[in-house]
Amino acid sequence: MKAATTAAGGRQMQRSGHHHQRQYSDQFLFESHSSNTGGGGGKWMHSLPTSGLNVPQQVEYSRMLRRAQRGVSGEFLLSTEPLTPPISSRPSSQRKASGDVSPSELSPGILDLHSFDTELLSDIRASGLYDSPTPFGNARGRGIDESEPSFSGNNQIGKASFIPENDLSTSFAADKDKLGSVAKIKVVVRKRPLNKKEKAKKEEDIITIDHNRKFLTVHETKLKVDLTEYVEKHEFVFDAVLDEDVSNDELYHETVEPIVPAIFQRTKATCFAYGQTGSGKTYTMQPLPLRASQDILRLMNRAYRNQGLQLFFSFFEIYGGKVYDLLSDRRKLCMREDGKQQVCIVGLQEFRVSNVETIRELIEKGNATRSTGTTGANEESSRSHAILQLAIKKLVDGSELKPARVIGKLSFIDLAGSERGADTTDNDKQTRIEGAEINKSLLALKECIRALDNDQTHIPFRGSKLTEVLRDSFMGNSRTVMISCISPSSGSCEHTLNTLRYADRVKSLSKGSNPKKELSASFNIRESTAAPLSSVLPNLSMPESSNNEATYESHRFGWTKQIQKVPPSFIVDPVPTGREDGKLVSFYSNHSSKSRGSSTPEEYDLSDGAYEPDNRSSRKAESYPAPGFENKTQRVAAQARQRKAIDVDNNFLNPDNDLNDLLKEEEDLVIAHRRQVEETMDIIRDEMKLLEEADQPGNQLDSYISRLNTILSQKATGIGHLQARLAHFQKRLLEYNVLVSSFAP
Ligand SMILES: Nc1ncnc2c1ncn2[C@@H]1O[C@H](COP(=O)(O)OP(=O)(O)OP(=O)(O)O)[C@@H](O)[C@H]1O
Repeated sequence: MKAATTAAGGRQMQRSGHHHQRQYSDQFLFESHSSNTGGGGGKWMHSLPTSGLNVPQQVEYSRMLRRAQRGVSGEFLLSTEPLTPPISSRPSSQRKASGDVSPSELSPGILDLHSFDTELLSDIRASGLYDSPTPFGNARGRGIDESEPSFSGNNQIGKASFIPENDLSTSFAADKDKLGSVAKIKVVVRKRPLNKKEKAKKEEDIITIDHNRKFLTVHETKLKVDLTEYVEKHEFVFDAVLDEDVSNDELYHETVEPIVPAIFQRTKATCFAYGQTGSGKTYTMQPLPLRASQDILRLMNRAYRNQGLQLFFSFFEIYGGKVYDLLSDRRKLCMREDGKQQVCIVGLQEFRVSNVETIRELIEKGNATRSTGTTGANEESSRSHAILQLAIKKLVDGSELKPARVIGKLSFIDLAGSERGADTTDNDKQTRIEGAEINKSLLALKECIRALDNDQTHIPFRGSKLTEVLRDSFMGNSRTVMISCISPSSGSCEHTLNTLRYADRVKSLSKGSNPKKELSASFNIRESTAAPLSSVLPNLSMPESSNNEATYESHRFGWTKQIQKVPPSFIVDPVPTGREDGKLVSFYSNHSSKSRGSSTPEEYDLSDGAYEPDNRSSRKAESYPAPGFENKTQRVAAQARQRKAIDVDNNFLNPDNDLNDLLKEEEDLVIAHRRQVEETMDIIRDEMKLLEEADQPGNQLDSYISRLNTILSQKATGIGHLQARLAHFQKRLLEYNVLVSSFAP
């Protein structure tokens, strides 16, 4: 047995079979607040009552019961899952005093990830939910006020003090309006401090963050062909960028706190952490559910008091493509999709909770059960995707006899760390298999994001269990917060760039939901630049008539690529202040005075300093002066020429990057292609099953067949897009080969 304790959490790890199980000291949940600057520090937890489990209402799925309740038709559940355990086998705390168990306690232990359209929300109303600057009043930083009537099983359900109809609708509309101002997808980046190992290896901190917490720069050290070092700057803009000194409390205020009220408004909210192994995902995610629970309970007990709401807690992990219940001794669960493409986790235990202490205990229990292992970058690496869900439900007609309906849900997903193949050479076979599985699911997630980004009709959510679960995070009335965790060390540069590009991609999904955000999202500079941000910023305010397509064009493989409209007219040294003394050599400054007059790729002098961004800039400045266009046609034509040259420039002038990009894209395309075909087969198989089921007298086979046809034609379109991109890719590869041959002696 191997055990290790980390500095941050006092977490202990034990090897058990092929996976470890985490154990957490009580401290870990407090510890994250020890650096709290937001008032109350770590006290808020200590003020909680120390009662034990508060009658957790364990509910399990019963297919029989569900079928009886909902009728068989339309169901597409293939489960042979265990039925609800006999009452006698359950702890006494779960039984009613009388010994009777109401049917509602046997509510389907099924996580219906899409059951949001079932509840009329006109009676869910919070007075002044958004009225105060903080929806949680002055209670932040304290425990739940126990003087408030707590929510329990037989409270005032059905006797809710409803507000008069007209008042209610106005208020609901206002709340909805305010909810609309919360970004649909928020992307926050968090940088962790250098750890001991990195310091010992004398690795440098290569991330700088702008004081306004929006801009982030990665300073990548690269080698020229003559082996001289230079620094390439990669600048990014996100909704928020949190530096290493930002506490978990501040992180909570920035990320989850704004979306908590949304889950009372029929919204699915998801917060997930993404990043390379050891970048701080678990550290970041662990404190959040508890803080959120506190706020949810407070809202339930105050703003939504007497509305008959209940809070349910579940916690499961996806390990090796399989789903395990972390609150039920890692019992294996099945995920099923019903006829309405609603994803359900069959047999998942849900606990009804009414105080933070219970939730804390459940979180600890789940975390201790989670699979962990050791990777090159993290001794105690999460080898699974952990999903913790807080669901708000409401009893139907105030009756305990009917299963409660989901009003809203908040999911926390701690994704397993991404690893490059090159990082896994030290790992044992099991760890490598885990790594491959993790990477596969993260790739599937990327494919979904790519598909959403391209507005494809079919989103390949079925690519992995993870994407099936995340499906509702991206669809319909949802709010998503992605926290990208990055390591600051020079040794992790490639990983960090990958994470940031991934985050940028997710960010672009929020386009349309908020025009302001769109602007900032489009503005990310993914490639190195010799121009300071300020020299590019004014371009963003150019009027629409200046032809947006000329500014942003679709990258050759679907990425939106920013093109600078007006070439920077001056050269800056991209090496950050204070770095000149170190081993980072200012490459650009050596060449800043050079300028070439060539305007076509053929004329580029590739013999000397061919990778110099400054030369590029000055060349562009000479070739395509921004002012002086006589009319719109000329301007557009010139911009198109400029775009073409810059694109060629970007693509050609850094062959190493280009080759890597091309190879990555090729790999992605091939995998995507194969997956498309597999998915088509899956869909056809599913549909055939449906057809078999439907092939009963009286059923309408025609509608099934027409649905099948629609899906097939959507698939054909998807594959058509892929082929077009593949052709484009091949053209690029040809161009690249031409460039490579020009280097040949
Ligand atoms: N912001 C931070 N401040 C201080 N320490 C941190 C921070 N983020 C992470 N750490 C520390 O870095 C180590 C790795 O963090 P963590 O386990 O959260 O990484 P991870 O991304 O979840 O890794 P994996 O994907 O392998 O599970 C831990 O010891 C953690 O305490």
